[in-house]
Amino acid sequence: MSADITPPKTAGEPAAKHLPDGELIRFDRVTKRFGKNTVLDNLCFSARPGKHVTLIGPSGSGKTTILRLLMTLVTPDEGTITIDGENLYPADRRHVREVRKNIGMVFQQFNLFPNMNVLRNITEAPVRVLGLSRDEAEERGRELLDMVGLGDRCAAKPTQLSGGQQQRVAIARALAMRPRILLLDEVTSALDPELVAGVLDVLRDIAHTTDITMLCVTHEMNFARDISDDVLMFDSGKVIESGPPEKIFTDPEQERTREFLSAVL
Ligand SMILES: Nc1ncnc2c1ncn2[C@@H]1O[C@H](COP(=O)(O)OP(=O)(O)OP(=O)(O)O)[C@@H](O)[C@H]1O
Repeated sequence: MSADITPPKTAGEPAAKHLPDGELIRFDRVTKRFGKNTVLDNLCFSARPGKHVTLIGPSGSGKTTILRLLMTLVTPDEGTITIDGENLYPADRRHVREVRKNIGMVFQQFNLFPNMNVLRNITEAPVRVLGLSRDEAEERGRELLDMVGLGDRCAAKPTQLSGGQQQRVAIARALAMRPRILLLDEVTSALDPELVAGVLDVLRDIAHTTDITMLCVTHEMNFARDISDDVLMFDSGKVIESGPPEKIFTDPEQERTREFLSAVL
């Protein structure tokens, strides 16, 4: 199993740099509150390199907050989050940018730059942040656009594309930064139903042909079944059950998981 919910034996001690069992992402007793609302409660889980972990659970159970913590968009109140053994929230914040470079995210809304064409949307960050030459970035950008089926739309502006096409550009843009970890937050929720399959096919392809580690929040249970190595079921800020998709989707142990799946499947 690539994700587990067992508290680490060394809780309280700083994480070792290169953990023997090769964990890439680790949440160690992480608590996050918004005011009096405890959104994540002493959360522990980990994911190994190259694995695909899907987070499921009712609305408001804290799934998106986990991705936002990894993006350093919000900060934990307690506990430690490490990427390949490196603390994502060290006292010295200068180091965080390096750790964060490992992580790309695709959001529900595509958030493309409306005034830039598709290729420029993809090349801007690699040039500015990774220091690639414009030519290198464009070559890689074209390859990625081919991969998401939009190799002929380099010059289009985002508004000239369908929502599904825009989301595929957003996926290519995240990959252009060569992240080791890809976070996917309900990436098909804002799409018209007929556009969902094209985006999920692209993600299936990435899951099956690359070694990128994925953490995915989705309500698309068939997709989750296809790509996941592990599924974590959340309720009220805790993982109440985890396991491979064939177990969680067909024979869950918890009544709450059964209830949730019968409502969404
Ligand atoms: N910035 C914020 N300020 C205050 N409360 C917040 C903030 N972000 C999230 N919350 C609250 O935290 C709780 C968990 O939200 P989160 O978005 O992580 O849940 P979720 O499981 O992803 O839900 P959904 O499936 O509906 O997206 C919710 O009660 C939400 O209202």
